[in-house]
Amino acid sequence: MTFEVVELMADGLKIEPRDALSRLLRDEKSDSCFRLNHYPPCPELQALGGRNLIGFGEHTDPQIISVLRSNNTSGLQICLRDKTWVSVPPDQTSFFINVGDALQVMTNGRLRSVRHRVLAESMRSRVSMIYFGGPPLNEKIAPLASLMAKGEESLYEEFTWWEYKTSAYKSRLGDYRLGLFEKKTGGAAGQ
Ligand SMILES: O=C(O)CCC(=O)C(=O)O
Ligand SMILES: [Fe+2]
Repeated sequence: MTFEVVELMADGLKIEPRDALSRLLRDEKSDSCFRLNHYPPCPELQALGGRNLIGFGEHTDPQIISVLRSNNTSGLQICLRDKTWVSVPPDQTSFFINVGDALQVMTNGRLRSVRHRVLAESMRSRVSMIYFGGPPLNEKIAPLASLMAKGEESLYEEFTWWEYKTSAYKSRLGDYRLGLFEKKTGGAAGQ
């Protein structure tokens, strides 16, 4: 299913060949992983009088794509450009698809890896499972030639997935990790 999603994205962006992204996830060396998160109910929240309690701190996912499925408990929020947080309605029958940092670079900023976080809930426990689709470690992460306009330059220095991953693990969860790889000239990719 994830492969089809990235192929449809490739179609939308007129990326050729259309498996330019999916082949990285299908590769037997693809650095993909699966995570199960459990957020127990937090009855102490009521005593905080409407204040937020963070279950999973704000961050962007580093890989190409994340596919999330949760139970029917809310908590997930995404950050809009104006820095306001918006709740993603929980739906145990849907998948929530997230663009990762690597896809932001491969699309030269056309798709953005959105910041997200999870707030604790007072009464119900939240369970989420996420497939993170990552490329092979030695793969060079750079804008795909087929979607670049004539004369368009990459907003990012070239790096391998291994280099990005190593750098991301050294940083803090909430850091803007792509910043280290943005070209300092030629306009800012920004957050
Ligand atoms: O548990 C969730 O809903 C989101 C977790 C998350 O963002 C992550 O594991 O990267
Ligand atoms: Fe995440």
